[in-house]
Amino acid sequence: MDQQEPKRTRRIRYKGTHPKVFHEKYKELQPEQYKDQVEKIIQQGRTPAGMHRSICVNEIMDFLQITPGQTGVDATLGYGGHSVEILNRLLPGGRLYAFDVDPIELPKTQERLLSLGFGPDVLVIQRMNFAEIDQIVSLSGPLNFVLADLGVSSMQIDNPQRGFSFKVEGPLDLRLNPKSGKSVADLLKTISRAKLEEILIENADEPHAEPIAKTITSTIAKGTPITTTTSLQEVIKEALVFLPAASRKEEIKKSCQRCFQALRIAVNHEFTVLDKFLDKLPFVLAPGGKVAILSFHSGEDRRVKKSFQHFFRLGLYREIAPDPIRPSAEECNSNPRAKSAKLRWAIKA
Ligand SMILES: C[S@@+](CC[C@H](N)C(=O)[O-])C[C@H]1O[C@@H](n2cnc3c(N)ncnc32)[C@H](O)[C@@H]1O
Repeated sequence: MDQQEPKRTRRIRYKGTHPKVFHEKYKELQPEQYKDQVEKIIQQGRTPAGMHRSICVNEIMDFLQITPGQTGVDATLGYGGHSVEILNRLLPGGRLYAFDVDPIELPKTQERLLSLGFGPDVLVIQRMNFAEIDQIVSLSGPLNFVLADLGVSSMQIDNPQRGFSFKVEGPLDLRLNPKSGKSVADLLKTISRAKLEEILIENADEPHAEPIAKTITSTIAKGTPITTTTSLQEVIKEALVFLPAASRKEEIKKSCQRCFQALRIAVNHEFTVLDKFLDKLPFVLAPGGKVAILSFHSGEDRRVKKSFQHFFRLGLYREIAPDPIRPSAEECNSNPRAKSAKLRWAIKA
């Protein structure tokens, strides 16, 4: 046998006709090789594993009106879908700076974009928090545009090892950068009942914050650790046994969604970093420079709206979105993850 020949690996087998578990979805995880299957999944209104479908692309591009030679920032690179649209418009001559905090997905996106021909001469990728956007200006100069598509990507949600979804078993992590800070499991180990209740209310308006915080903290105090997504889901279920049987299942699902979101926001300090980013924006944009922010949570949208209004009153923005732009019904049908999106924009004076 030729020593150089790569070792053949056996195809992953799954029960039935469709793979259900993330690591079995090997076709979706190799979209270049299995283009047709991936296209079929998108047509069914689903997002293939390991991929993210960019939201409000047309609305964002219509507003930004990017032209060749411009310089801007994609503050949340993710899968790079928005970045590719931007790059196709700013070349020749322009340059895009793109950030993400995720050390797991960022190298994959970087490699994919490089294979599409976007090298460091036109696309400068930095693993950094957008709260530090001002640091890039010494390199880039004043920016013609900034885009931020807040929250998490489908790749992060779908990977059970990241712990973002209560629907699949995985470690209770939920950090965008698992190499830094505290996981949710670690946060829960030492948190007080009052603090936990505050997080659930402040970050996600959880109506059952009191019984949930009480059950979580007493479970841990009794010596039962909560270290996996499904163990947290079980504890939330236990906390809500008092709900009427007819609506309990649906209420538990909504509470799980809100609690996971609240805890994710907490461990990633999402509101704090968004506030820092918003405060810096008017000072990194060139005159006439544009910013577009896509948010998926009322707490985020409120912050974006307040900041835009504040700097508009101060005369630093010459125009701001009167109302948020929503994705079309067609987009929401084809990609249910778009449903909660709100797009706001501002133009530097
Ligand atoms: C919704 S996804 C972006 C998807 C992207 N627009 C696309 O088209 O593929 C959000 C991304 O922002 C990143 N992110 C969230 N907060 C961040 C922050 N404070 N600084 C930098 N990146 C952040 C997440 O890790 C995630 O990859």
